[in-house]
Amino acid sequence: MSEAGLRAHAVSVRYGRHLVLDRVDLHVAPGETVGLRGPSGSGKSTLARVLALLHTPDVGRVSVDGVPVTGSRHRVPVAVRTRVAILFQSPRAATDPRLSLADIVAEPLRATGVPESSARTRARELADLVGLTPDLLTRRPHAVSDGQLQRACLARALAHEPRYLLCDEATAMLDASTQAHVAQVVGEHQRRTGAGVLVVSHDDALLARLASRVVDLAATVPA
Ligand SMILES: Nc1ncnc2c1ncn2[C@@H]1O[C@H](COP(=O)(O)OP(=O)(O)OP(=O)(O)O)[C@@H](O)[C@H]1O
Repeated sequence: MSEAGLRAHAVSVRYGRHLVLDRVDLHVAPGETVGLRGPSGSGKSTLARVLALLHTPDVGRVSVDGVPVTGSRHRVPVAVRTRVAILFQSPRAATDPRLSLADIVAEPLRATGVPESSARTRARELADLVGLTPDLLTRRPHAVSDGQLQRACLARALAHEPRYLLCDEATAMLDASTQAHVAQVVGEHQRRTGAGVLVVSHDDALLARLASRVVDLAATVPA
């Protein structure tokens, strides 16, 4: 296989007896923005986590630029897993409250063995890219706003220049100006690197504005 793109192949996920995804296919090509919508509970976040290589599907698989993935998280080779990043709805649930914003941004760099001085320099560059001022970088999550913390999560997501960026309701909790800024930074990353983007949202107007096509996930009935 040599086909470019992030792809779910006939993915099924079950939580206990509840079949949440039933042989779902999804493809995000480099450079394109795909929307993902569906009723609450239809499995959008589950599919995003599967595509982000955070959750191993029960059936089916994910491939990244033609490379089939086995397992999830740290079982996936660094060169494959750093191609995909995800931005969640709640930055508080997605960050360690004990870390400073600088350390949150540098986390994926340190986790992949980037030397400390380079990680710090790169973290400052990423913070600047998302509009976080140096004084905010020494603070911990409790001392910043949701919007500022989401900017740190975006900087963290961009740390490895992902080929695919998954945004799971990533701006739903933000005020309009932070929402616009996050969308702008994601758009610039996409134009600069040719990354593919998946936008999970309930907001049809947002999807119409950002996505070149929208995939509907059907409601699943607990089985
Ligand atoms: N870790 C888990 N354990 C058990 N059930 C789960 C788990 N995660 C999600 N579910 C269930 O799986 C179903 C799909 O959840 P998911 O969050 O993927 O849907 P969603 O489409 O993103 O929903 P929403 O639009 O409300 O965010 C829901 O019924 C949810 O309760």
